[in-house]
Amino acid sequence: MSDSEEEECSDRQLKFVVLGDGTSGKTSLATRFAQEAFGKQYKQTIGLDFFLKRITLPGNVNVTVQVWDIGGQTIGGKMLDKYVYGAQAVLLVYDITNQQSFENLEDWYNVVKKVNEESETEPHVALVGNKIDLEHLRAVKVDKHLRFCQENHSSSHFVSAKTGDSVFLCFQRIAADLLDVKLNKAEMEQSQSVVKADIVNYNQEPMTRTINSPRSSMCTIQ
Ligand SMILES: Nc1nc2c(ncn2[C@@H]2O[C@H](COP(=O)(O)OP(=O)(O)OP(=O)(O)O)[C@@H](O)[C@H]2O)c(=O)[nH]1
Repeated sequence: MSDSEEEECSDRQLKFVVLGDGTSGKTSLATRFAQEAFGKQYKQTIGLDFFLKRITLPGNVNVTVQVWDIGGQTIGGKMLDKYVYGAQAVLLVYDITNQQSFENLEDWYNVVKKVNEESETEPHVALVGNKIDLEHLRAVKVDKHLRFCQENHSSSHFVSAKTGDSVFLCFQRIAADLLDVKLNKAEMEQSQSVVKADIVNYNQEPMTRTINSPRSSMCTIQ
């Protein structure tokens, strides 16, 4: 097989960095996307977690998405610039029930801007409002969210890592945009699948099961 043929067959790799305050749901989002799982228990990310997921975009375009899930406490730390460096996409995640998590995105975004100051290509910036299953507790107005997107030329996403609502669509839309793949309406609707919440039986062992998908993997760097 020639080099160019080999290149065509091999997957495109995209680096997605997920930023935002602690407890906004970054790990949950990454886990929902890469492993189709959700854990109710909060476990703080120290440093970063790393996930890989292979997806196929329309036209049989295979993409391996690297998801760099950055701990909320890394803001102001020495390593953050290094984690953000070279990202093709940055997901700025906030919790729609937590006003402060939205306000603080400015600090996260400033890090992204600083890292890319000298770079020729800008990453795709996506604003992600998480926890839409808690719409009744919404503290951040949709208008504010949309204004941020307009002012910063970012794409706009509302998701629930808990139910799975629009999570795959969010990652798929960003990857498609980066690779210039057009998604039609049917493809967008298809990936909107809502995953029903678990029924928990408290008499049984807590659910610590890991779903081992052959198409995804994860490791933790501390
Ligand atoms: N209701 C609801 N809860 C969520 C959702 N996403 C995450 N959570 C919960 O919010 C808490 C924090 O979620 P994490 O994914 O650990 O948050 P994080 O942003 O990774 O936090 P750090 O590791 O501190 O940066 C956990 O208890 C999750 O179960 C969601 O979509 N809906």
